[in-house]
Amino acid sequence: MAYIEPAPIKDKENPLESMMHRFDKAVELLGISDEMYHILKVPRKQVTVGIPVTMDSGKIKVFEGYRVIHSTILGPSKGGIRFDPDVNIDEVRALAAWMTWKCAVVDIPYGGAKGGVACNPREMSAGEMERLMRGYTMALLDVFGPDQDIPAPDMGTGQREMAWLMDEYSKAKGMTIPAVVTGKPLVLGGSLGRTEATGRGVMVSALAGMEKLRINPYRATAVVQGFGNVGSHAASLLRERGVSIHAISDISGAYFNDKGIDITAAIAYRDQNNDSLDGFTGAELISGDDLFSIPVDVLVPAAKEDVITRRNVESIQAKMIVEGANGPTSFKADDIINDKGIMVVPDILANAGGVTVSYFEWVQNRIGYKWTLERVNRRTDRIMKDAFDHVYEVSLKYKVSLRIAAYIVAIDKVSSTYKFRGGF
Ligand SMILES: NC(=O)C1=CN([C@@H]2O[C@H](COP(=O)(O)OP(=O)(O)OC[C@H]3O[C@@H](n4cnc5c(N)ncnc54)[C@H](O)[C@@H]3O)[C@@H](O)[C@H]2O)C=CC1
Ligand SMILES: O=C(O)CCC(=O)C(=O)O
Repeated sequence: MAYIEPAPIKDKENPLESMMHRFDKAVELLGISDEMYHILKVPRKQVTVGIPVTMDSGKIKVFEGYRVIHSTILGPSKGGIRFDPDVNIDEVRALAAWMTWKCAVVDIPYGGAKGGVACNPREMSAGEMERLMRGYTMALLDVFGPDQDIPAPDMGTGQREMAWLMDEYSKAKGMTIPAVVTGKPLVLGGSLGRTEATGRGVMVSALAGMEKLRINPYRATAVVQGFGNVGSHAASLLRERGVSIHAISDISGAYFNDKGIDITAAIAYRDQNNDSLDGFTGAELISGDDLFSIPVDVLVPAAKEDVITRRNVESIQAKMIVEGANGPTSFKADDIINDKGIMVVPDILANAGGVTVSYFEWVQNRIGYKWTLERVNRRTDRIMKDAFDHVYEVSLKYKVSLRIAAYIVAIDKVSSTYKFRGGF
């Protein structure tokens, strides 16, 4: 089978390289065959599309978009759509594979996919965003489907974009098909609890980790990088459980207060300030880099990949890192983190609350019924806690970090499914 290795980008972290490094380590410990290794490594489908969009200026701009289906062995592929200037095919491939491993870790019947468009939502009007999202949907009409490939929000997209996708897809198919996408507004068949679900899963994982390290949440401190969907809900829910949040950050900078930041005030400020913390006065402005070296119990990176690298890892003083973002830690920092005795609750476990509630949304759409928030939250908490406990046990059995244990759990599940299904 021909497979093109990711081109190493000189002096730049590459999330695909990080994903493969951990994958290789877990595979070696599990001892799977060479054939299975290649089956799991190569994405099933990889699509690049050009999307012409009429901008408000009247000029037409062509955006490049991607959808990578890493695996469909456990069920339809699932994964968000990212709108960000840095989106590239290697990033989307890594994110798609992480979706496969994540769904397997929390034991939900989905494969993994991810999509992305290289664009800058901060510089686009609502009309431009809508035309782009509708164009992306039409370009991928044959890829998406409620039994095929089910997108969801990721960085730079949210309920609004999922509503456009659902509408465009439904119109093209001549009927309303809510289950083609999750993370929709409630009125279009969205699930209660989806918006805050990823942050909720981060909170549950953080508390589970604190219990193992005997950290009392009411005496604990945390910093959160990224104050979008994941970061702001994680901060708010951790605060509700007693944790004092000493710093938060977004693209505008980092905000520090050693008495604890008023998270409700920060969210209200961001919501009234064009989604930005710029000018937030409840804290001292510090550099984004300094946020990582604040001595706290828990560090939650919830922005983007490769923010913890060999360059800054030595300065980290947190006892735990709970990865709200996908791939925030470069593999080159893994050994130093382990030597420092820092517990890392890895992305494919810690941020799986989002896809878990997406699965609940899809189930509700398919049975035409709405669950209460209490039911959604109770089931999410149980799935997250069970997944944490399982990964923790495997880490003790194999004497490895939680990250490698999570890969072992996932790869074991996906490879045994392949073996049972056979038919190669
Ligand atoms: N939305 C979801 O349900 C899920 C998201 N994730 C991951 O969580 C991460 C964040 O996603 P969302 O919260 O949905 O995105 P978002 O677009 O809602 O928020 C991103 C936040 O990160 C900030 N940010 C961007 N670059 C930054 C930088 N260099 N330094 C500090 N802050 C920076 C932005 O200003 C914004 O506050 C991504 O890695 C995403 O893949 C993972 C699982 C599910
Ligand atoms: O909710 C989903 O289906 C996927 C969310 C996502 O993209 C992720 O977990 O990284």
